[in-house]
Amino acid sequence: MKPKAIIYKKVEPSILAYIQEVCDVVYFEQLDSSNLESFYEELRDAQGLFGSGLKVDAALLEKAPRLKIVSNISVGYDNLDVPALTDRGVMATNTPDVLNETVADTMIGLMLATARRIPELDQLVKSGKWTSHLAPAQFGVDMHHKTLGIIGMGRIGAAIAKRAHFGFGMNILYRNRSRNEEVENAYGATYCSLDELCQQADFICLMVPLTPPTTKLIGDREFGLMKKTAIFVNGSRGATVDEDALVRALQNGEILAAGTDVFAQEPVNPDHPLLSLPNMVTLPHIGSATLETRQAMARFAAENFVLGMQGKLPVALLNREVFVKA
Ligand SMILES: NC(=O)C1=CN([C@@H]2O[C@H](COP(=O)(O)OP(=O)(O)OC[C@H]3O[C@@H](n4cnc5c(N)ncnc54)[C@H](O)[C@@H]3O)[C@@H](O)[C@H]2O)C=CC1
Ligand SMILES: O=C(O)C(=O)CO
Repeated sequence: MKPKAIIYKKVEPSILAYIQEVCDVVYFEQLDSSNLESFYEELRDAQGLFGSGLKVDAALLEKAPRLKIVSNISVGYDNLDVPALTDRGVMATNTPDVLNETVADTMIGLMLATARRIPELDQLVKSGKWTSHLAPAQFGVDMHHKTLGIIGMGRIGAAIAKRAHFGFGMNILYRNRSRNEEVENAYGATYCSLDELCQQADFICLMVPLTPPTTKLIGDREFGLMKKTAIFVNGSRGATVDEDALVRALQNGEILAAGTDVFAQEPVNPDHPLLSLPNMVTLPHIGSATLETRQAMARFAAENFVLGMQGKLPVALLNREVFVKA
């Protein structure tokens, strides 16, 4: 008999078929209030859970006593309580690296869109209000040859640094949990404190994972340190920024403009105060959302999943130490 797996996200037929080769699959294209009870029912004897975004914590694990693996179709795994999974002997996997280039492209696009006011000026043209030459008050600011501060110089941060250095001739500052000599040598990046980065950078890009220490990492104090001409962009998770503080910083002219791909609550409430600010550019969490990259992520997550379901070590195993020892 094949082990039972739950897929709780819409996946391509080829991914479904690949997983079905080794598992009996219960397939929920999405989870909502209409099917949550039947999902919990199915969890009771499921051995694998495949999807993205579901909060998997000790309370959910209580409902899933036979679980062996949780495979996330994302690199960020702030939805997973890895210590709780580890305590229960459940493998946790994610999809690092395959999305680095795409997410870095998105962040460069977001910085340019914010600096050059692309969404606002697109609306000007489409609404028929482009009736004369633009006034200087409508001009953007340059990105090339400015100083970019990257907070979180990991896999994606480094891919952003590469583009900024070679494509835009930017000077790069960075803050990380530890120094990254590769980006210093390859892109001339300089390691500095968070405060120095906030004070000196023209563009600030946040690319950290969401953890207790990074929750509201950027708030009133940090916006207060930034240049009044600074452009701040967030590609990490919404909760790494104090959104109320961001609203205040934009309204009070503490920074020039901001862009974000992520919100503390997603999808964002249409009444959220950030959405009505003219100097705020927003995206609906599309950092990795290209056809090619989403396929690569789903494939990687499925490979991790199948290996785990077969009792083998998945490639991107977050709690590897436990299973290697065992
Ligand atoms: N907007 C989107 O669609 C996407 C968002 N993400 C987010 O980006 C995050 C980063 O992804 P990767 O680069 O693959 O992760 P990574 O683990 O390679 O890099 C994260 C870096 O942040 C640093 N860091 C952690 N805590 C820090 C702190 N308090 N201060 C400064 N630096 C700190 C780490 O040292 C590490 O180098 C993911 O965890 C996810 O939340 C990832 C992919 C797509
Ligand atoms: O992978 C992630 O962490 C995302 O946010 C979506 O790609």
